[in-house]
Amino acid sequence: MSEEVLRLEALRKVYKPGTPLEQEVLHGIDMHLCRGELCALVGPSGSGKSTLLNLIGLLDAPTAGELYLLGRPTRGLQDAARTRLRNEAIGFVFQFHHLIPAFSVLDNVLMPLMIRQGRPAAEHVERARGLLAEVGLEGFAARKASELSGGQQQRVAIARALVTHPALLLADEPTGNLDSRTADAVFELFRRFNARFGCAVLVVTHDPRLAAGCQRQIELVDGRLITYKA
Ligand SMILES: Nc1ncnc2c1ncn2[C@@H]1O[C@H](COP(=O)(O)OP(=O)(O)OP(=O)(O)O)[C@@H](O)[C@H]1O
Repeated sequence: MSEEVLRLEALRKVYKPGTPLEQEVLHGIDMHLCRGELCALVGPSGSGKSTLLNLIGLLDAPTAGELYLLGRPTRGLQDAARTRLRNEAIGFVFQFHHLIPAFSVLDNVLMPLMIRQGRPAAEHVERARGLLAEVGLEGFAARKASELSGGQQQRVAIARALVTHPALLLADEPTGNLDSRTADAVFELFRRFNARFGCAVLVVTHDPRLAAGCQRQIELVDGRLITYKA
C-alpha cells in the first residue's frame, strides 16, 4: 500500500469566530494523499482553496478536525514543532514566488536549508545546483533573482521548494501569471519531480487543462469537497 503523506478528518475553518463577521469557510473536509500522487485542487473563486492549502501547509490552524502529516497529528503542536515539521515535510510554490530579489539564484534555492541549519553543507550546494540544472537554469546560479523573467523565477521557486526533498509539495496557482507555454513547461516540472522524488503534489489551479493532466482532481465548492476522483 502507498505511504500516506496527508490525511484530513472533518477539517473545519471559521474566520473571525464569535464576531459579527464570523464566516465558516471549510465545513468538514475529509481527504488523504499518498506518496507519488499528483492531485489538482479546483473550484470557484472564494470556495476556500487557499484556506485549505494554508491549513495543509501548517501556515494556519483549523477551527476543528484533525490534520495528519506523515502520520503525525498536528492540531496540538506548539509553534516551534509546527514550524519544524513544515520545514522538514513541505515545499511551497506560490503564484508570486516570493524570491529574495537581491540574493543570488543559488542562495534563493538554498534558503530553506539555511533556515533549517545555517550554513549549507557542500552536498546541499550540489543538490541545489543539480535542481537548477533540472529546471533549465544551470548558468543562472550566480545571477540575482531580480534579473530573471517571471517564468525563470517560478522555476527557481520550484527548485527551492524541492531542495529539502519534501514529502509534500503544495502549489497555489503556480502558473497563474504565466503565459500558456511557460505554464505548460512549469507544470511539466511538477510531473517530472513528482515521478522522480515520489513526493505527493497538491496543486491549486484554475486551468482545466492543467487539472486534467493530474491523476486526481478534488473540487471544492462552498467549502465542501464535491468531487473526489481516484
Ligand atoms: N484571513 C482571512 N480572514 C477572513 N476571511 C478570509 C481570510 N482568508 C480568506 N477569507 C475568506 O474565506 C473565503 C475563501 O477564501 P479563499 O481565499 O480560501 O478562496 P479561494 O478558493 O482560494 O479563492 P480564489 O480562487 O479567488 O483565490 C472568502 O470568502 C474569503 O473572503
